[in-house]
Amino acid sequence: MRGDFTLTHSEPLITADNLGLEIAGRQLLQNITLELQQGEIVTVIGPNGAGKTTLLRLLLGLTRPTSGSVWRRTDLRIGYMPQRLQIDASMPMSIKRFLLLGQPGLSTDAAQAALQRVGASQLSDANLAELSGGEMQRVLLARAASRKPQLLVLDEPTQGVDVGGQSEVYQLIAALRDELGCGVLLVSHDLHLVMAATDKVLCINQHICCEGHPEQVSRDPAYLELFGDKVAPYTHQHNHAHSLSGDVVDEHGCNHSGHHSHNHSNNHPDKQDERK
Ligand SMILES: Nc1ncnc2c1ncn2[C@@H]1O[C@H](COP(=O)(O)OP(=O)(O)OP(=O)(O)O)[C@@H](O)[C@H]1O
Repeated sequence: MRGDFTLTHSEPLITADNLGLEIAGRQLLQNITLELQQGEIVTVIGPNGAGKTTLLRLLLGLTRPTSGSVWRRTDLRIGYMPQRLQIDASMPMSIKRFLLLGQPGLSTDAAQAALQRVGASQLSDANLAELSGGEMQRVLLARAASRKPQLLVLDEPTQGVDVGGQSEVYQLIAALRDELGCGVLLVSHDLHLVMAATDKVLCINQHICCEGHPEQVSRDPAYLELFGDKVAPYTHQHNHAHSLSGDVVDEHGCNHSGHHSHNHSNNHPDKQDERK
């Protein structure tokens, strides 16, 4: 454990040292060493059952490791967005009540502001059990961000979000990172989107298969073995934005539909032959 030194701003928010978890003789995770800095977006990728959610739980202190150690900054304020939420449909609960639940000190105004920030203020009085998949993800993100966390932990934040809305969610996460100055740890399956929106990628399958900057990871043989060469860093810019309903909004703020031009500046290493 490293809890005995003086705090400075350059210290990581979380450090994991040779973390491992064995349950009933099965090694779910082993030798996971990582650091997450303030202002950094770290994305954990890996196939189903690789141990991604288990890793988040270890880092959050919800599960105790059987080897290695986790160190978190003292009094680290964490906003956690779980992969899924069990909702009892027979227990109606408004979104604003859900945001305040279990968050002592959070004012109604702050809850409403968080909803507004993720473009979901109109859902304030809606019933939690009746949200669509995409609406639910926004509400969970609002809840995670509502206490202005120093670390946002997001487990598959675009689950249930349609393809068009997914990149919008990642843009929102990056904007929240900038506004809050927080670190972000996220688990994702949206490889092509996430590769463009992250500072560091950790590719795991029980252990760390490879890690580093997205471009670096996408060329790593371990990554290619897991995911093939279908996905690669993909960075591009549009000369327009989309509203939450998906309409194109130009730089003057007008909505228009139909034809629109893109101004792509792509980096497609998968189209280059250097991996062959
Ligand atoms: N408490 C537990 N006891 C026993 N096995 C567990 C426990 N928690 C998780 N596992 C097992 O550990 C493995 C990793 O699970 P985990 O949910 O972390 O994977 P994941 O990478 O998040 O998967 P997915 O992409 O499908 O969400 C799975 O095989 C799961 O069954």
